[in-house]
Amino acid sequence: MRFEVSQEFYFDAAHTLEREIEAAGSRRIHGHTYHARATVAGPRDPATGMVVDLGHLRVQLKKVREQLDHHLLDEVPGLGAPTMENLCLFIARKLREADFPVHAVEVWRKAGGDRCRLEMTPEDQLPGL
Ligand SMILES: Nc1nc2c(c(=O)[nH]1)N=C([C@H](O)[C@H](O)COP(=O)(O)OP(=O)(O)OP(=O)(O)O)CN2
Ligand SMILES: [Zn+2]
Repeated sequence: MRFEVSQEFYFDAAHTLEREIEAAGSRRIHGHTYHARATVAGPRDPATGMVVDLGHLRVQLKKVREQLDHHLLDEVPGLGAPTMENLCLFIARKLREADFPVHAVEVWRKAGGDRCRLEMTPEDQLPGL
């Protein structure tokens, strides 16, 4: 049996982005409110009744949030081009490094209806920069 438990957070951040379309506006520094959801998956520990205590996940996600909230994403070490795809990877890597059995990370922006979801297995390498 495999359970999935997840937690959400949000952050406000600025960025620039090199694109072929809508290039001028994306090249100017602008901001977004990003929402993120991290999902961990695995069996339930019969002793605790939990896959992972959400309290531990909350502590780790707070650390990740501190690296993103009110930052210029272009300058965040290890993020690369500040896309939602790279934000998913960044968050997933931080959870892996802290030994969480991360299964999926989603990042979305409500204003424009944009969303990205990264799903991974424990065997998947998470590419760095
Ligand atoms: N595959 C991806 N495509 C795009 C991404 C991305 O992360 N992954 N990101 C962007 C930019 O962030 C761009 O700034 C978004 O622009 P746009 O869709 O024009 O939305 P707004 O600037 O109007 O932003 P609001 O969310 O409405 O405030 C583009 N493509
Ligand atoms: Zn943008």
